[in-house]
Amino acid sequence: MSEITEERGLLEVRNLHIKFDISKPFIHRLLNRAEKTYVHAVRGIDFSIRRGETFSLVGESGCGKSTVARLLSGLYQPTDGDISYQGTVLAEASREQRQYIRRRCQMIFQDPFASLNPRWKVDRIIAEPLVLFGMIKNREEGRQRVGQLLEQVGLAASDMDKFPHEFSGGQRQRISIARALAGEPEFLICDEPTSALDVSVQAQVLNLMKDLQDELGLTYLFISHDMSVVSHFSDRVGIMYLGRLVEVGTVEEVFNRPRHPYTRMLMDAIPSMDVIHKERTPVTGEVPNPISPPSGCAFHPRCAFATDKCKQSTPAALDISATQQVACHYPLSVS
Ligand SMILES: Nc1ncnc2c1ncn2[C@@H]1O[C@H](COP(=O)(O)OP(=O)(O)OP(=O)(O)O)[C@@H](O)[C@H]1O
Repeated sequence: MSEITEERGLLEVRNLHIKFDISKPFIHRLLNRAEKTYVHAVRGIDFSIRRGETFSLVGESGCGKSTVARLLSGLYQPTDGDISYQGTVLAEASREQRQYIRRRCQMIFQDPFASLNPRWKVDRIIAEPLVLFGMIKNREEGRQRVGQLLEQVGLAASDMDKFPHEFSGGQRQRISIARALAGEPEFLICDEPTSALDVSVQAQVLNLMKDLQDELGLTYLFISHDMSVVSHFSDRVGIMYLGRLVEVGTVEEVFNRPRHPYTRMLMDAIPSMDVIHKERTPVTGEVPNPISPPSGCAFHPRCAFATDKCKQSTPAALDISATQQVACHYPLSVS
């Protein structure tokens, strides 16, 4: 996608790539004369996220959403491309800058059962980043701050002396959020933060996240496969397909006036959107294998409008408006 902000974003991603080497061991390859095998998980994406907004990434399973989250949080190193935070390119950041960015960018994972150490009391779980970033002088100060953080996420300060297994799923996700807030972050990467929770609890956790955003001026990258959650929670949306962004726009643009056939297909799959799109886009098939993505536009094997041009050349991002871009040779017209 081309530059989408009129101002520099808090976070900027340029031509981001990552491929995972899933080759068999060297000796095995030597005997079989096989080449190395890569999964092309992210294949050149660009986007900016402005301070205070919620930018969501959506797309079918395996399109690379979680890999983008892990690249942004530093868990993976890109094969190519840049990630800049407040104008600092991560790969060129000094030790101090890295430490600052690590504190200011935090990640909330999908599964609060797996992301909290079951052998630690809540006190220690939440205090760990406070100690790591040198934000407390002694244990007493730590307990006081942990109590404040627990209350900020709707739990009781006295909960700090319990173990994670003593809490429900929703409460555990609140503990994860308190832990993420400990370093006083400004940017939270939320990878399916509510999809492991019961529907009734999901809304409570999303409301908490929204309140915290207003209160603390947080910026969110939000990853979800639930389009109704995305439409309520986001300002802008990026649609991913097989490691690429195929459309970016405001929620209003992407949900009401999708211009990429793939976005339209996702919207048509939401029952309540039938009213808006009277004619469904006939698309069939499955997501191709990211080990050998199709040539040209990766969506062409499933697209009813594909021509030879779509098979041969990768479409560049086209500006539809100041906020909406689509990477398609034949963008849909708006009815
Ligand atoms: N560490 C890894 N090693 C090899 N392949 C990987 C690795 N991590 C992700 N992949 C592959 O990269 C592709 C993108 O995966 P990713 O988890 O980012 O997709 P996703 O859109 O988040 O899917 P989901 O919604 O199912 O979580 C998939 O084909 C996945 O199998």
